Amino acid sequence: MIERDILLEGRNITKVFGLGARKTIAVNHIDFKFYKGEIISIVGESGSGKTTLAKMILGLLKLTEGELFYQGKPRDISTAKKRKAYWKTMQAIFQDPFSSFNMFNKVDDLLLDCIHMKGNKKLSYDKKVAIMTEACGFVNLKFQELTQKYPFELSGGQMQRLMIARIFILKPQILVADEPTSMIDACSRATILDMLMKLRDEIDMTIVFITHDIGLAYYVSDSVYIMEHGFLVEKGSADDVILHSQADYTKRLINDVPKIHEQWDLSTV
Ligand SMILES: Nc1ncnc2c1ncn2[C@@H]1O[C@H](COP(=O)(O)OP(=O)(O)OP(=O)(O)O)[C@@H](O)[C@H]1O
Repeated sequence: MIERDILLEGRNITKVFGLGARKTIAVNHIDFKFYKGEIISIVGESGSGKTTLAKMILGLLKLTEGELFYQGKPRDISTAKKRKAYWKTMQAIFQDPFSSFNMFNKVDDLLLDCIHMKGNKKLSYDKKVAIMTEACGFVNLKFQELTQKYPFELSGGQMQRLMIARIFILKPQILVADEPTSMIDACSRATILDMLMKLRDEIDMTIVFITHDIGLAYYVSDSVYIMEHGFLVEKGSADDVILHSQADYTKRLINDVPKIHEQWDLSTV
């Protein structure tokens, strides 16, 4: 087996909201190791603590307890400068692609922003167009058809693709994707997931994929973490967790996946 570097490690990660009777332990003493270039799914039902964990990873929420290590060192986001440096290495995509964009910026500006964030502001406009065209091509969009359009003139699926084109330009170390395909049909969903996997192969990015869909997690992940009421109830390789589950909760999530073929199995009739 190839030895991989640990990119992000969490020890005893805990988040408590509220006090007294209103206290919620959203994430309860969780340990994890995310490796470079790995796709990790965090799976659980609504309210299990997935988004809270993602927000702590992104540095958007303070930890109540525990410590995060980034590239082998304690993660330090104690000053605005350090936070900015950390955020430069990561990107997030959320459920609703329309909420992630400024609707008054044209598609060109959304992509140009990424080129500038990468420190390429001084490139000629032709070179910038070449980068934007390549990024759109990666997600099967035609830059020439999108140029000068506003986000609200695009379909939901085109917006999801545009988000991935932006990540193609930004090339972050970590991508946190919180149910990124919830708004699209099954066919486009498979395409988007395939693009994310291709992007991982291309730039060796670590992807943390947040989902309630264990079938999807099996399709995309190297490792799977199962959360229930803030606890981590099972973790391991996708095959181990899903094909040889130990926790009752994981077994229940798997049993809840609709099995279309069962409806048509007439052999037992
Ligand atoms: N800002 C907050 N203040 C108080 N409680 C919160 C806050 N954010 C989340 N919670 C609580 O923490 C628990 C975990 O919420 P979280 O959003 O992390 O779950 P989730 O697994 O992402 O759910 P979903 O799949 O519905 O997005 C829930 O009980 C939720 O009500």
